[in-house]
Amino acid sequence: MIPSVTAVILTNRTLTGFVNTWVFEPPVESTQRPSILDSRPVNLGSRRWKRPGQQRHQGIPNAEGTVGSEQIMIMQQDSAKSKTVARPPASVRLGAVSYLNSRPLIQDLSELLPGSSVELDYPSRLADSLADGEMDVALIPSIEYFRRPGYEIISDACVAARGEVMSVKLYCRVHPGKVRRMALDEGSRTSATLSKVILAERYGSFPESEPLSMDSMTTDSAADAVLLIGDRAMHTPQESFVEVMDLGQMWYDWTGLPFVFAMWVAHTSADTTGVASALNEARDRGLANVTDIAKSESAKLGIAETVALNYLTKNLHYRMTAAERSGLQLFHELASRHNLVNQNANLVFSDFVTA
Ligand SMILES: C=C(O[C@@H]1C=C(C(=O)O)C=C[C@H]1O)C(=O)O
Repeated sequence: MIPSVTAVILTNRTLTGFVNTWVFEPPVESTQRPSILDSRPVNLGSRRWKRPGQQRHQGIPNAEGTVGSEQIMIMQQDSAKSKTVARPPASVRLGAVSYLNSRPLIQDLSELLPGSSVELDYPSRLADSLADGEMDVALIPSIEYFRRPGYEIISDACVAARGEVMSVKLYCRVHPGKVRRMALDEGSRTSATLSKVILAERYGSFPESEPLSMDSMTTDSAADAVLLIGDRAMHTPQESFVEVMDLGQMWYDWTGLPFVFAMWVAHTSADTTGVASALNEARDRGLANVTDIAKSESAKLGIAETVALNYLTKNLHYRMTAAERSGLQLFHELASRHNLVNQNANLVFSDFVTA
């Protein structure tokens, strides 16, 4: 049953609305507040990314039973349910990203959700496992939320950036406007889509793409541009490039909004009672313990401890506020424009407290 709608927090779906509706203070030093309104998008004409055999997405019906993409809604469980003490189901199958960036989100999770399992994997595999029903809750690439109906975001814990992200890079061997072939990290779904959106919107490029396997480096591909995400994108590459684009920075400079790379998602039909509070608690404990995480994980990854600490505390943000939601919604709009995602999808949040 679709729970009752308690608040509609955003009704303006124009780009102007997205940028103007939410105001936040970015932690990144910036002399000029950029805005998508200032940008000069390339005239796309009739050119758009095409997804072969695209199915029209039915979207998630709102409380009135209609489908649309105009609103972000906060959904609430029915009052009888919300009065009961949130006790997690006996066993929940969780999946989280195996990169450094998700460590603060999974602190003490097995203690917080006794009897549950937490599997670590690449983001794209987590998306497939959740879709196939092999997991109940997973930290999936944000774009995957919009590719399937019947999902809800169950926690405001997420992986987001408000400027430079450091671990999502498009290595260009030619000027971005001349990229004809692009190799995409097979672990990625969101950044793969973001690369296409940015190349199309900002540079008028619509390259063909090829997969880059998860154990490959840039030197393993001869493509004009190579996308790497996660831990391996944090290392200095072996070769020099015409341009190395940090996609978090690029997005922020362009839109003035944060970018959400991953979030905790479950099937609306799944029993996730109590899981959201455990996920939020895990995130809070992880952030309180971030110095220790940076120390132990940096040694494993072969990066400096200060780099890891800065990455976890300055580059990344772990809470989905209204600004992150606006960034997410705008990303959905732009990806839809290029047929990279289902067009009619609402953002549905379960009843977690919103920042
Ligand atoms: C910031 C990152 O975010 C990741 C990027 C993802 C993607 O591109 O699909 C998915 C999950 C996130 O963990 C990263 O891995 O470097």
